Amino acid sequence: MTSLIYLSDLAGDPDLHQSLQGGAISIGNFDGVHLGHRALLDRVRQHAERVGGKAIAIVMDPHPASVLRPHGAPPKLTTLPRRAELMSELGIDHLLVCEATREFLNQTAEEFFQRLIVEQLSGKAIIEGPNFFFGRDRAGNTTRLKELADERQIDVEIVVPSVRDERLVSSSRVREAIASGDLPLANQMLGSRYCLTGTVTTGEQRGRTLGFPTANLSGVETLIPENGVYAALASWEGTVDGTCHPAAVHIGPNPTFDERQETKIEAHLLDYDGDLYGKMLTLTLVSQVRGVQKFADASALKQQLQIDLQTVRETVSSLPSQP
Ligand SMILES: Cc1cc2nc3c(=O)[nH]c(=O)nc-3n(C[C@H](O)[C@H](O)[C@H](O)COP(=O)(O)O)c2cc1C
Ligand SMILES: Nc1ncnc2c1ncn2[C@@H]1O[C@H](COP(=O)(O)OP(=O)(O)O)[C@@H](O)[C@H]1O
Repeated sequence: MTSLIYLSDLAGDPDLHQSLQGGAISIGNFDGVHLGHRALLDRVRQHAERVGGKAIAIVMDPHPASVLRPHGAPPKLTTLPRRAELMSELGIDHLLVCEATREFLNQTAEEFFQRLIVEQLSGKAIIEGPNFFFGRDRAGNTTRLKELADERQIDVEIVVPSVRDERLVSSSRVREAIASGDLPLANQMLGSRYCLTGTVTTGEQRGRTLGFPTANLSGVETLIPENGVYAALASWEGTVDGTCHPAAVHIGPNPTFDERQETKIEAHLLDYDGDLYGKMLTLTLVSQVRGVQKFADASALKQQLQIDLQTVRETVSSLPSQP
């Protein structure tokens, strides 16, 4: 398991602080933990084995852009715990979070390198992509990184970025794909399936009267795909053996009932009957089934829902383990 650690907590835990010394490090945002991040983190793990230290990914939180510019940060693809979960599969030992205060972000490239990499972590190897910048005004680049590291006998590897359709894989490309409802493309660039997690709250209690109860998700912290109906897998804490239920997910308003304003995220779980209120539900999105429509009445909507459920069942039954 990748442990999620705050830099500020290391002072109170000398043993943990000690165990982080002399590792292989990568600094980034790692939002989504996409294919490019995966290739880079794989090298971090290999360098950690070579130098006999921990594999450490470092992120800044909140996103520096949101500290430096109001509304500057893009919507997140992954929460920090989800990033740590995805990094576990890649053999990363620690996800270290630096609080992105103005003071922290105001450090020069040299101060940042000296304090964090040298003094706090005694890093032995640093692994980055070619578009890595660090320090105030993003003044430090990979050339400067190599100079600073050379002076202290720290190894540096610059990893070749991952490409898809002759373009770099990036968190912003994944965001574009999700925002336009293209989950298969997003999932391929992620190397895992995109998830929405939230708490099940009460809705209009109309679903059960239609014969299709829907768990309504609130408190979702990550990017919400464009309005539509999606095939998904639903799971929650306490799901037996991590079993997932196929689910038909509706994202958007309910125009059939003249609710045109509110964007809801609701899921009807196939082959399930139980109480989900208050649970943290995760919807792993597979593909879009159709757009949101206004139906003439509840019975026309119900007819369409039968068709949607069949589509979801077929989509989910033939799903490979990787996207
Ligand atoms: C798979 C699925 C597809 C749906 N598609 C539509 C739709 O196209 N148009 C619409 O007005 N409502 C749609 N709904 C939403 C229903 O209107 C909604 O589930 C119902 O109003 C229950 O709301 P409640 O959970 O607040 O009780 C869909 C729901 C599901 C589960
Ligand atoms: N197959 C199912 N899929 C989704 N929710 C279900 C299912 N079976 C039972 N439920 C329960 O029913 C609730 C949804 O019923 P619904 O009438 O749509 O009420 P609400 O409007 O409060 O969401 C869910 O929150 C969950 O507790």
